[in-house]
Amino acid sequence: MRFTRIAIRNFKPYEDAELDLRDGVTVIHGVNGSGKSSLLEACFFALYGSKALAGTLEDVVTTGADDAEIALEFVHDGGEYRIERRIRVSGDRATTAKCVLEGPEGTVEGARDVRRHVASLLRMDAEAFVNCAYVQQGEVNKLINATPSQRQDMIDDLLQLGKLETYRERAGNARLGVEDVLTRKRSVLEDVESQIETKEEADLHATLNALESELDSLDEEISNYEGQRDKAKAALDAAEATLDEHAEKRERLDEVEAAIEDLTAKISTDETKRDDLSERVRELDAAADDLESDIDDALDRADLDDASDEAIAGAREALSERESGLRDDLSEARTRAQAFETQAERLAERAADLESRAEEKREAAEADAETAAEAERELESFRETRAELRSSLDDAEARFEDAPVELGEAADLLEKRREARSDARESLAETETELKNARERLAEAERLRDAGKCPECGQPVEGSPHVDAISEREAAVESLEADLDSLESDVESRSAAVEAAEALVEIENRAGSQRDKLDLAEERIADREETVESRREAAAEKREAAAELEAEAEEKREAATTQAERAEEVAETVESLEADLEALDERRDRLDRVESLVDARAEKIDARDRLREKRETLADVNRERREHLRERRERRDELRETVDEEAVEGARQRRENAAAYLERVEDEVLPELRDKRDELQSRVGGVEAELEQLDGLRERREHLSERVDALESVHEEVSTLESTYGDLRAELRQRNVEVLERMLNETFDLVYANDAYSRIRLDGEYGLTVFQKDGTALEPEQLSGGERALFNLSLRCAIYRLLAEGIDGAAPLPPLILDEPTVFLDDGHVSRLVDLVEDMQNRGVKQILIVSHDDELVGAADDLVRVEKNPTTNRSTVERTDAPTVESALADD
Ligand SMILES: Nc1ncnc2c1ncn2[C@@H]1O[C@H](COP(=O)(O)OP(=O)(O)OP(=O)(O)O)[C@@H](O)[C@H]1O
Ligand SMILES: [Zn+2]
Repeated sequence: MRFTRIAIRNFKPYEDAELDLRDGVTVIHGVNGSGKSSLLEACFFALYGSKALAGTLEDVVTTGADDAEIALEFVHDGGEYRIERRIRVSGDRATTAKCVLEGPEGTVEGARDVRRHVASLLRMDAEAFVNCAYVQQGEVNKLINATPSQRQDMIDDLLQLGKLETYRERAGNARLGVEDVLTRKRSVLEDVESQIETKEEADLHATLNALESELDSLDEEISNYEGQRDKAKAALDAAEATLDEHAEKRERLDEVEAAIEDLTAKISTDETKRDDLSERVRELDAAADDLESDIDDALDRADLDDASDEAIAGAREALSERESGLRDDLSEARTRAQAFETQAERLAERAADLESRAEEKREAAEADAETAAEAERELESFRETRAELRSSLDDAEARFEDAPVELGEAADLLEKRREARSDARESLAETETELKNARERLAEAERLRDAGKCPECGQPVEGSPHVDAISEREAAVESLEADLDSLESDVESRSAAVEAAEALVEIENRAGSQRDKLDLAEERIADREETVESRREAAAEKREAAAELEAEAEEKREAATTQAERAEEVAETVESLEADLEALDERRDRLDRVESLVDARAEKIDARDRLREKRETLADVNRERREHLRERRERRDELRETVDEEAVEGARQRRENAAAYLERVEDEVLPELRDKRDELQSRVGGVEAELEQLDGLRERREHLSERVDALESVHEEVSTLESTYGDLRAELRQRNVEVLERMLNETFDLVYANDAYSRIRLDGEYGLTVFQKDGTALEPEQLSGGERALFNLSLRCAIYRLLAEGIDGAAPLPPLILDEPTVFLDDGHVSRLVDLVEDMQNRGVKQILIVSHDDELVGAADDLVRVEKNPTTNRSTVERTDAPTVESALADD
């Protein structure tokens, strides 16, 4: 096993440090207090945790820091391992917050499991590690000062000899256990044997024989008594049988006497009943006779010769035949009556219908006549109007007799005249204009003339050649004035003519309208004349039709009356038929009466016959009873003779005696004997059980002694095993002691160059003695400090070698770690130490870690590690430096 790398944080003086560790000799150097030992402690702590500490867990965490981390990597037995721990401080307590071991077998977690795993890997716990591989600073005297037995334990543990002791102890415990069981079994065996002895001494078979013969005689006695008892029982039974027989006879006698009494009573009761029955028979006979005469009366009334069933049936049949005939007639008559009634109703309805139609016709005729009368009245008035219009027209014609035109031409005339008048008025107006112009010209001419100007052209005239013009103009005015006068009168006459024509036109117009009115009147007259004629004809026709309808209605009414009368007649027939039917019912009732009377009589006779029979039966019963009675009386007499009172008394006596004997034997003697027998039987049972127990005990003794034998052999084996383990350990130890002694002497010779000591002795109990050359023995404590240090080193190296050689291969040893081995050593011995280290290396120790500031040791190192502490921060650092060369070593010199 070799360390390959250590990394720490906040561990003691270190803040953060990492160091790869190689094979060979690594020397860690630095000034005092720089942290060298702490680096080795870190490796040890990584492996074993708090068990590796002299102090407490919080000591490993840098003062003032919260937590510390340590990671150690190592190779072991071909596998790579890594252990990581983290320690956390809270308050003034520190705890392991993380602890993990990772290796080829997997991961182990938790401080305790990791520690156990490491211990089993290295086959050494923390203490063994310190004793073997890790020589701590100042531990010089530890092994030397230890007592031989402490030393023995220490070395036995390292060599695993402790296990043999454990096995020996276990075998010892097993032996003690077997001894316990063996003791217990032996005592049980003894107990069983003493029990068997006691039982055998008691002579159980003799006791059993005595008890059995006693039991036999007792059985005999009991069966004797039982025989006697059976005889007494038989005697008792016989006496009781006699008494029972007697009692039975008595009982039977009582029964017979009771039966006799009962029979006598019954006979007399039934005789009384028979008398009653005779009386009732007589009564029924009389009633039947009465009914006979009633039947005769009923026959007379029903007109029957006899009351036989055939006669009555015949009469009933005749009645039925008659009835069915009557019912046929009746039904036919009812149908007919119904038919007549229906016809009469229909005819009456028809007559009423015709009458109402005639009435309608008459009313229509009246209406026509009225219309005709109205038209006639209008005709009269229209004729008057016509006459008036004719005379007016005559007047108008008369007015035209003196007129220039005929009637009808007045309008043309008026037209012509109005034209003529308008022509005249035009001429008048022209003339008036001409006159006006003529007068103006005249006036002009006169003004010019007065002004001396030409009246023709307006030229001033001297001497007026044209004076003539004025007179001309005056003549024109005069002629025009004359024309105007004539024209004015012409217009006047023409206006009068127009007025006359206008009057004529008016007459003519009036005559025209009157002629129209006359035409209308003529038309109306013709229309009314036509109406009068046609309405009168229509009225006459309708009256005729009404008369015809009335006649027909009269006929229908007569027919209805006839049918009603017929219906009446048929109804009478119906009534008489119904009366006949009723009469038939009455006759049937009479027949019924006959029948019911006949039935009643038959019933009476039946009842009488039944009573007679009953009476006869009673007589028979009584005859039988009398017979029984006679028999019973005979039996009674017989029984009375057989009852023997003396014999009964004897039997009673015998019964009492037997009962008394039985009571004594059954209630006292036999129970006593039986109890005694039970007791004897249980005693026999007890003895038998004891004999059985004896058999059981013998069997048990056999088992027990077998078991004891087996246990004894086990005990022997275990004892052998125990002593074997003890012997083995002693033997192995002896061998180890011899080897160890040899190695110790070799090493000590190597490191201590002093001729004073011849050899060191290690005895079987690990006692150490140093022998001087002169043969005097010294205790190791008596050596000097340096000698002790060398002795200690020698012993450690010897143990390490012993282990390495003893168990090499199975569990490669951890590195050899030496912390300040040079203290107490002078220079010469430091050289010897270097030789020892070399020797160890040569013997196959792969990795050696040494803390030292000795230059010689530094010079022998394969690897050199320097530890420094920063004086201001007080934190340590670690640094690998190359191994010093020969040159540098020379330079130092
Ligand atoms: N928990 C801690 N926190 C801080 N510093 C610590 C702690 N524990 C120890 N130290 C310091 O570490 C140093 C001890 O280191 P160590 O014993 O490894 O030194 P060394 O190099 O072996 O010295 P020497 O040569 O004297 O044996 C001391 O200075 C001590 O004050
Ligand atoms: Zn003129």
